Amino acid sequence: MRVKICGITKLEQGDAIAQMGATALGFICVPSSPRYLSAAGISAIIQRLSHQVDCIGVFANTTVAEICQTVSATKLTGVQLHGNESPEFCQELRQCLPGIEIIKALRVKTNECLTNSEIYADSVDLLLLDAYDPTQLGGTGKTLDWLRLQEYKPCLPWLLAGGLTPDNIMNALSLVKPNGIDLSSGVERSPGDKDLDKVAQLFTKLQQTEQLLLNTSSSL
Ligand SMILES: O=C(O)c1ccccc1N[C@@H]1O[C@H](COP(=O)(O)O)[C@@H](O)[C@H]1O
Repeated sequence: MRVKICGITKLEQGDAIAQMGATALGFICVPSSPRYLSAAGISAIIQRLSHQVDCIGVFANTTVAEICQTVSATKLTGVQLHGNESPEFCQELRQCLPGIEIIKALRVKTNECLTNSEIYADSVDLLLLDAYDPTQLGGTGKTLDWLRLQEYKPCLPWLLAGGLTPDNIMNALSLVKPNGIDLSSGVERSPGDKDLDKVAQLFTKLQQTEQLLLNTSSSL
């Protein structure tokens, strides 16, 4: 399972999190976020990481030019679009950034958002489902209704996000089966300052969940 830890602002924390087993680190490129990091800051971290890991830049409602500029100034391997980007925008971005993974985040307000996710089938590589908040774009700590997500038939691989923590991850993964998970505020002391003890707890819980699933399937 892919595990993305988002909102990295410090090299030593990113490095430690990659060493613990995260498959991706997320960097917030949205200036209004308390987790915002400039392209120079992101580049300084990525260049010094001692572990191979996907590095995803999170953008919202900005231009293709701005995203391409940030990607070329850093060594980002992927781009997460967390605003109201259309499939046409994603398609244009994809053409400008060959080889870069494009993730479309959907802030789920209604069931319609889930059925509408099909419109991105040909324009992105991965979907990410986050909880909707009327005032904040992301990093809200709000959870989705996981029971409602059991009905979700995705057109692409997808990541579950929104308020995940070491305490609720087992419950979430017992109800839904995403291709990966994405956590930010649930593993931090304050915005942008990751709590390595909480990240370690998360990986322990993920191992327990995997073991539980193996035991359940072998007893069937
Ligand atoms: O984290 C932010 O500050 C942020 C700002 C703007 C867009 C997205 C942002 N974060 C994304 O929010 C989700 C869920 O976060 P949480 O676990 O509920 O705190 C995650 O995908 C982040 O990439």
